[in-house]
Amino acid sequence: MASPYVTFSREQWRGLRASTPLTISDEELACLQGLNEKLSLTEVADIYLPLSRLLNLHVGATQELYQATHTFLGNLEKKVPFIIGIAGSVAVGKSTTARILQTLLSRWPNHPKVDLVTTDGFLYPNRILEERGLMKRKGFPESYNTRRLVSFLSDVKSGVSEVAAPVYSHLVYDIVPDEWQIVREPDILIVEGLNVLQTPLDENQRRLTEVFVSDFFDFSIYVDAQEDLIKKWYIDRFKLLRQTAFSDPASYFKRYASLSDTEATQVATSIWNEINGINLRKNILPTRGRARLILEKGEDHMIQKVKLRRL
Ligand SMILES: Nc1ncnc2c1ncn2[C@@H]1O[C@H](COP(=O)(O)OP(=O)(O)O)[C@@H](O)[C@H]1O
Ligand SMILES: CC(C)(COP(=O)(O)O)[C@@H](O)C(=O)NCCC(=O)O
Repeated sequence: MASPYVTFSREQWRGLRASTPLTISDEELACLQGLNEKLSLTEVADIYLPLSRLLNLHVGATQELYQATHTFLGNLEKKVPFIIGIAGSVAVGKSTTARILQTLLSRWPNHPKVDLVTTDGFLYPNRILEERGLMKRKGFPESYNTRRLVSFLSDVKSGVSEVAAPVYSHLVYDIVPDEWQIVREPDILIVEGLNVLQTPLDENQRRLTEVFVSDFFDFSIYVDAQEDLIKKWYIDRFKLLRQTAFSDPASYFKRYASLSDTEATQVATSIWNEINGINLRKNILPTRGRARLILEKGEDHMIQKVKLRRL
């Protein structure tokens, strides 16, 4: 079967930077560096700037299509947000990618307001996960309230002026009761989470929802890497969290703060082997081919290939 994707090597993709009219100031670079001190600025210039241009062209074309439709219909409905989904394994770099794109996309004059929502807010609270025996299945399709996520996206895409998303705390390891992220008519909404390209089934093997999360996307990105690299990034992040989040007295994982390097590697390896690795192979990787664009990472999170689906 012929591939529906056009593949760009790193060099070819970098070459497309020439068609990106915006450059990036030192101040903005410093702001991006604040998102992730390990992020290479060459990577921003070579990979993420051309990507922001591609997305800008897509948003512009969609805005024009709206305009044309409304001229045809003779009414003036307000425009609705352009929605971008970002999928991929735990620890592959979805949140970092999402935050880079949020910053870069907000610099374009025709779409300055870019909001970001992560799907962890749509996990069931621990109370329900415990009842259902799913505490070791966080991130698996059945751990999410997918109907609620679909209804949230449906409201955003219908132009509802204020839509509330529930909030998850990695520190407390649970949904925060009575805390909401309010999405107020952004130009672009980025929805990031490992489940965003999934098409879950109910216990009778029927579609769980009439429409899927990805039906609301105008564009989708899958962040990809070999599992051995992702596993390493997961373990590295876990070790780093000992000095940061885990040492907070409010942390659900405060017992991990005092682990030695060897112990931390063992704990993170077993969480990977028992939860995140299984989820990647069973539920996440099979959705890769549904993405419009695939970012393929190698060592040190450097993008090696970009695959763009022909329309
Ligand atoms: N582009 C990047 N360059 C360098 N490090 C990165 C990059 N993207 C992610 N990382 C690092 O990899 C780890 C996982 O990234 P994160 O964005 O938290 O992943 P996810 O949201 O997929 O779980 C973090 O330690 C992060 O600092
Ligand atoms: C919260 C997550 C399920 C990811 O959520 P997402 O925003 O991708 O929906 C994941 O980061 C997680 O906590 N997994 C549980 C196993 C672990 O501690 O790695």
